[in-house]
Amino acid sequence: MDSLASKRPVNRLASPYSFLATLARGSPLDRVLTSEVNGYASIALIFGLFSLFRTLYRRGGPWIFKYLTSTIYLRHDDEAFEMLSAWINAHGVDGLSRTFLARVSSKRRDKRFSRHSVTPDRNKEVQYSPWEGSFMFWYKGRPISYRTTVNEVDGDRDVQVALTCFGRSSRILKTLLSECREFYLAESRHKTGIFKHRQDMWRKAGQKNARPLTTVILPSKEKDALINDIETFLDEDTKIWYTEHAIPYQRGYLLCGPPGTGKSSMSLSIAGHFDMDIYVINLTNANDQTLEELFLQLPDKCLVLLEDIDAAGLSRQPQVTFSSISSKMGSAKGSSGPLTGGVTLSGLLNTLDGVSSQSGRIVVMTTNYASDLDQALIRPGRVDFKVEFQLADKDVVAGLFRFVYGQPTGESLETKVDPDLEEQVNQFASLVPASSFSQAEILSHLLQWRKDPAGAIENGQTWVHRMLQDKSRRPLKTSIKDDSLTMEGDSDC
Ligand SMILES: Nc1ncnc2c1ncn2[C@@H]1O[C@H](COP(=O)(O)OP(=O)(O)OP(=O)(O)O)[C@@H](O)[C@H]1O
Repeated sequence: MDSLASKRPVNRLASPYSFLATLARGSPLDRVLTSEVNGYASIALIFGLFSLFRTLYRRGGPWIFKYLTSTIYLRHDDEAFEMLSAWINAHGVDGLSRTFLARVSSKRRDKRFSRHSVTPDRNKEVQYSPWEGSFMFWYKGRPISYRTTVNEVDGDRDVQVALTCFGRSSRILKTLLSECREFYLAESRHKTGIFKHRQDMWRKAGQKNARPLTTVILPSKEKDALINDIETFLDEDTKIWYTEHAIPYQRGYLLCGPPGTGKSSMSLSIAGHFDMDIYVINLTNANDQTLEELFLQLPDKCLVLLEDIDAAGLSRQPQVTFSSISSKMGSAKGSSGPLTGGVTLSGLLNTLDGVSSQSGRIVVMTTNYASDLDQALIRPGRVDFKVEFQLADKDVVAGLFRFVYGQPTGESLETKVDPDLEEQVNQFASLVPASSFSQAEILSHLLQWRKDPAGAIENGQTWVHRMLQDKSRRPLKTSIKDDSLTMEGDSDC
């Protein structure tokens, strides 16, 4: 065809179609453009063919998609999407996308998207992920289409990703998703996923490195008893026993004590130690229906955390809330209205006792004021094990000092016993009056002298004096239920 074109005396760039012909040299289009047919007729022919294909595609496209392809949809706020994104980014397939969502690095995506970093350090790193639009990639020799769709329903954005392959079987897509899951789980090993909820949907809010139990300093008697209890509960034999005896396989724990004594830290540590994710329920942002729905969606082995349960304002009567009004008016369950204070005590008790709660889950409630809790909530069966977190005694002060200045041994963070350090440990422990300070307060002082244990001791006396003065000036806090006056920091477990 090149030879044919070369025989023509016309200057290709001079005619109306010559520019196209130059671009298309050697292609079938070139054959049409360079034929002896009138040039304008050739262009008309091309547009005609183009319109024909377009019409066929418009008419037949949906049919082709419906009958000759398979699609799997993933919700953007579901963990399956996280799995897919992790895989896509790790395999560099996102390079094929031409539309990206840019965002400043959040802690939860620490290692991901790092190839796209535009800032030299890792502070406020800008990260990109495939966004509205579509791209194709190859997986095991098959083309897969990745399509993002955004629907606005009543002001809420519903973002979905569709994975499509040719053929009526979706097996290749399922294989891909199963590979994404394995990749994601391997990446999350030794990490504790933290899930929070929006309305009745769980979303992964982040993940933290598993916190070793040795980093939570507690009297060993209480700590060992708690860990042994959970270990026994999670044992396979226990599970079989519960099943055989038709007893709901769940266990409730109440961690009570003054602020900053390690209740949340212990919950995180337990989850890390037993390889569970944490599902945090905010009772002030749910109602009875959403709470039940959230429990139904929990995985088999997990730690459900109900923090500051005394402050959740649980009432025995259903409260009139925006959500309850809107549900009476016929709006869908989990409506988009605020759900403030919608959980009733009976709603919580029903959910904790519900048929759904049979699957090896640990429910941890934390409170500063256990005596404010309704007895029905903490009766055995709902709370099976109670741990009282106390302000630091001499042993705990010593443990905190060792924790900050000791040499961690390997990954366990277990500290080596060093005779010189032990002398300083005793000096510091003798400065701090027992049961006066929370672990958080003591750590805050030690961290100020993180590289200088002698400085922490030297300035310890002044620090203790100042803290005691501060505490004596603080107002007394009234316990809600029993009218007893309790100092902020006191425990009434
Ligand atoms: N027993 C402890 N061992 C080690 N660190 C602790 C301990 N208690 C508290 N901390 C440190 O103090 C900070 C606050 O602790 P944490 O949130 O676990 O306390 P809390 O008892 O849950 O407090 P609150 O009742 O206010 O929720 C954290 O940074 C934690 O690392």
